[in-house]
Amino acid sequence: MSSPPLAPPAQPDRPATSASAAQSSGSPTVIRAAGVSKKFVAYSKRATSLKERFVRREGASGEDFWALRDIDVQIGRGQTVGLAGANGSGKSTLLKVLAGILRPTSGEVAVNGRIASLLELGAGFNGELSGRDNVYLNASLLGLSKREIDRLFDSIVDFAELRHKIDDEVKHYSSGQYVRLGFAVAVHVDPDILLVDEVLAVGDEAFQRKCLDKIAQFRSEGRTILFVTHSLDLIENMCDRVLVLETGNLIYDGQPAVGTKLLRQRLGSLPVEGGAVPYDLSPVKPTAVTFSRDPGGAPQVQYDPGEQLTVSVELDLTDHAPQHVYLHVDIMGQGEVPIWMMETPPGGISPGSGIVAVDFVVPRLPELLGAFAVSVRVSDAATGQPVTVRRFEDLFGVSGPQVAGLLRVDYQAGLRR
Ligand SMILES: Nc1ncnc2c1ncn2[C@@H]1O[C@H](COP(=O)(O)OP(=O)(O)OP(=O)(O)O)[C@@H](O)[C@H]1O
Repeated sequence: MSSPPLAPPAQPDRPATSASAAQSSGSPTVIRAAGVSKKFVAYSKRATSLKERFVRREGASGEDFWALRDIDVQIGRGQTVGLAGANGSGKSTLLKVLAGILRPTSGEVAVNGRIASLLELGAGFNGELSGRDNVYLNASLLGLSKREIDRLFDSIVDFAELRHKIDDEVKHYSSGQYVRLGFAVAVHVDPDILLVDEVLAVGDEAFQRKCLDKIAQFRSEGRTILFVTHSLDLIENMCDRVLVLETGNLIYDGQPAVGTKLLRQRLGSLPVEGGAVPYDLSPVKPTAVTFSRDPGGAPQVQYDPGEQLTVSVELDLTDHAPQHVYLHVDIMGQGEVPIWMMETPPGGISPGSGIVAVDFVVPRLPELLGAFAVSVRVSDAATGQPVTVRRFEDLFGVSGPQVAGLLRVDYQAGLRR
């Protein structure tokens, strides 16, 4: 791993964008990932024979698969950070890249401090060796001398509650016993930074409690902790910050309560209107509406019937925005009654990234009376999936010739007896 000088840490608090990152928490950065991507080669079908495996290695017939895409993250000293996301979203891969176990395909990782990691079941253990030998092997890989390990050995074994098994070969351990020993070593090597994968879920409840207490102790000692978990409650209770991954993209970096809410919505366990995400968390944020006579013209809020009106919807598109979006605009009257609607053409628009405005031009306003607001819906034009909705408070007015009612309708009055 390269170690360029570390910049001030980030403590972002908003959906991640490639420019995300840099709100300073004041504490020095201990981990920095800049533009980190990781590509694997994915085979649609498992190799079923030795020959097939051999041919694959020669012929590179797999497809490239990006497990991480352009991740920018800075972790400040003393932060407890949760990594969350659906299965396969890239959490473990990110942890391994940060630990220096996997090399990123592109981008850079810099770490400042001693890292201890408990990454996946048995990682770093040699099944043919006894628990005792593995403790020595693991701890020395983490930088401890033999004398230091001699001093810590009993405490490690007691923490793991494996004294009766310590001279058995590790291949005969249960998965829970593996994890106990791995965690015991990791927390005894006095790390500045602790990286823990979901492995805690393997231990029994009592051991999980013990691990969580240890993590809490580390946290109070100002050490830096990153852990992967599917328990969103744990993130809300133990973390200062959450990173939410989705198909290799960092889609949120910030407050645990906001990140877990976003993830629950993404996983479908927390419904939002039409399955969309709140606009402030969305990869496409409708940020403003303006009213003017001509596109890009001076803002104007009062109109006469028959005049031209342009409703401009400003969108802030992150790098994670769908390529084609579809915009649906409802003009809302009093009592939230939709008066008319406007849409982008079938197939949507391809607005690129950054801030853009979409103009809806109404050449002749109908004969209306009243004040009107705008509600915007964004969906992914390729899939039809709702992305976000936003009801704006901004109003424009139309003053028709009528004195009451919404609409002027031609009529004749007659008398009959
Ligand atoms: N060595 C590898 N070779 C090919 N693909 C891999 C490799 N390691 C991981 N992947 C793929 O990369 C993607 C991300 O995997 P990763 O283990 O990081 O996800 P995760 O978020 O930790 O998932 P889970 O919650 O299921 O543990 C997955 O689609 C996985 O199949």
